[in-house]
Amino acid sequence: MEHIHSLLAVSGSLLNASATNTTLVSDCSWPPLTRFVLTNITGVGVQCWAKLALLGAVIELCRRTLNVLWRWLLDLPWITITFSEEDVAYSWILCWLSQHPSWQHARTAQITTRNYGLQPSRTWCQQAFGGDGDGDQPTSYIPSLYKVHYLWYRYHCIRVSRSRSSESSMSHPIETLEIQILALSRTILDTLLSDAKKSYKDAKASMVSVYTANEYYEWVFVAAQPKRSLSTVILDPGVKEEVLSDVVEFNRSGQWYADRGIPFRRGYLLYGPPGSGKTTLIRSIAGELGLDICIITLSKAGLDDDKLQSLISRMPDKCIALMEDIDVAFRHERNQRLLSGDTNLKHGDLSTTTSALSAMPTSGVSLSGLLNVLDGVALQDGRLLFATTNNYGALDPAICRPGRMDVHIKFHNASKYQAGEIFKAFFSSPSSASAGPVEESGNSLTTAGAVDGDGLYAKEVTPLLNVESSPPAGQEVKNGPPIGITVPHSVACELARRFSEAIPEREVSVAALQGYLMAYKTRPFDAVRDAPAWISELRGQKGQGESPVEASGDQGSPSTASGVTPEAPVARADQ
Ligand SMILES: Nc1ncnc2c1ncn2[C@@H]1O[C@H](COP(=O)(O)OP(=O)(O)OP(=O)(O)O)[C@@H](O)[C@H]1O
Repeated sequence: MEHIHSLLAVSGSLLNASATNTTLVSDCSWPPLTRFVLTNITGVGVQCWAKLALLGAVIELCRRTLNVLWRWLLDLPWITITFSEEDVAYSWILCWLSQHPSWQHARTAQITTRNYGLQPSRTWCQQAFGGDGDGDQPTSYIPSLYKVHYLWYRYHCIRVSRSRSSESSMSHPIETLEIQILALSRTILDTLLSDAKKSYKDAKASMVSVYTANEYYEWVFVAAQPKRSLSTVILDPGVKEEVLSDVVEFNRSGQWYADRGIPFRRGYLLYGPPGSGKTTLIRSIAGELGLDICIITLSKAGLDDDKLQSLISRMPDKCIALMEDIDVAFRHERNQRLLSGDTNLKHGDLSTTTSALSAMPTSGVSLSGLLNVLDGVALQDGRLLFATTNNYGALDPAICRPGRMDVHIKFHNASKYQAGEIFKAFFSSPSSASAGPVEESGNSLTTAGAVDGDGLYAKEVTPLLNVESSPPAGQEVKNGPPIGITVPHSVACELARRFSEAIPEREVSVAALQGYLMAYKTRPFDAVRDAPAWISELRGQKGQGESPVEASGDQGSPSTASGVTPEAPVARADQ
């Protein structure tokens, strides 16, 4: 309308000018050349131009109005809704779309290996192609970019279009998905949304989503990992149960914290040698509580205090914040303070020389920046924060104090108990806890090796072998030999006892035991027989009497300031 007004104003002034034309031109005070120009530009020609311009403007106005009206009429029966990639609802709808059967007939679609939290078997293409099952990347179909797709949903036509904003130096391109439903009532939209949410939740029921920060310091989904049952985490009796009950209790204490004005957040510090199960425990607690995991890498290039604060404050809901190897980011800072004779640092040794300091990677995050984060300044209420370290002694006491790291959990190399339990986890068949029928299995339980070896097991364990061995429950033997075998519970217990006798207390990590047993997946007897030789080999590698695995790293005694007892595997810093 503004255009039309200005056009009318211009043409009006031109017409006025032409009305006064005679007066202007006949004014003899003008020089001859000026009078000539005035005569030509204010003559009848201008009037015609003005009329033409007016007509053109009116026609353009009508055309545009009709166009808008037509589009409005076309869009009238469509309910339109837009999803942005930055929102979790985007994953719901893409997950739902990837399961829609219409893709079986689609002639244009995009294939993605990103599963949007789906279990691979849930996508129709996997069903159609017989699933992968061989470790291939799961794939699913989603709408192609910049194409319009039509599909049917509960007797309604749905129009789907996916687009991506252009990339700028400040932000990365963001995808949006527009869904239009041909319907008069909005009810169908609500149904669609709840269906999409439900299918996403169902698909995710057995998965833990993992998020990390991208180069723009935004949280991005990187993987959906299958939940790991807490029963598969082998720790000394009572440890994992105690941690889980602490987390559960915290989750329902919101009001208690609010009443006392205490920041509603809780920090857990898991420390101990590599491969002792720290990350594994966090992952299974996340699965147990239906939480996702946001991994914060403090040594990430470009990360500084502000970006860390902003990342922490924008963590997705229902997420555990996980800071792995929390000591690494500050090793440089700490060593410099030690070299400069800072007496506040009481525990831990200087881990490098002055010359090596300059070569160490530095973090843009300062200790005070991290302490602010741990204090919960930017943390949303109810946030669980887990940190892990192999080098407890290297941590600044300020990090470990109650209110920042409330619970300290010490991990060790494997005990004899853990060695026995991991053996059972590999080979025990829960279904055959009671003895099964007397029958020699196809792969002979690899008893040939055991019996033919040195005859040790032939005498002592053979009576236990009057039972059938089988692949682990639920594991189908498709092609070739089984991936692993299980033996009846009673046999497994006896072998586990012998295995644990061969494993020295606290010398080998659980991860190392797992690696050893992996090589004997189908040979439990050989695993027991060869264990002493394996241990001496490891000892030989590191020198007689020395730990065969990496030094535990927690040589520094735990901070007395935090009140942590070194012997207690789980210690609350706030007690
Ligand atoms: N206590 C345990 N129970 C069951 N599995 C374990 C245990 N400890 C280690 N593992 C196995 O060892 C592997 C490594 O474990 P994990 O990553 O949890 O160790 P970590 O203590 O976090 O090591 P790091 O300090 O190097 O990160 C995993 O595959 C896990 O299955």
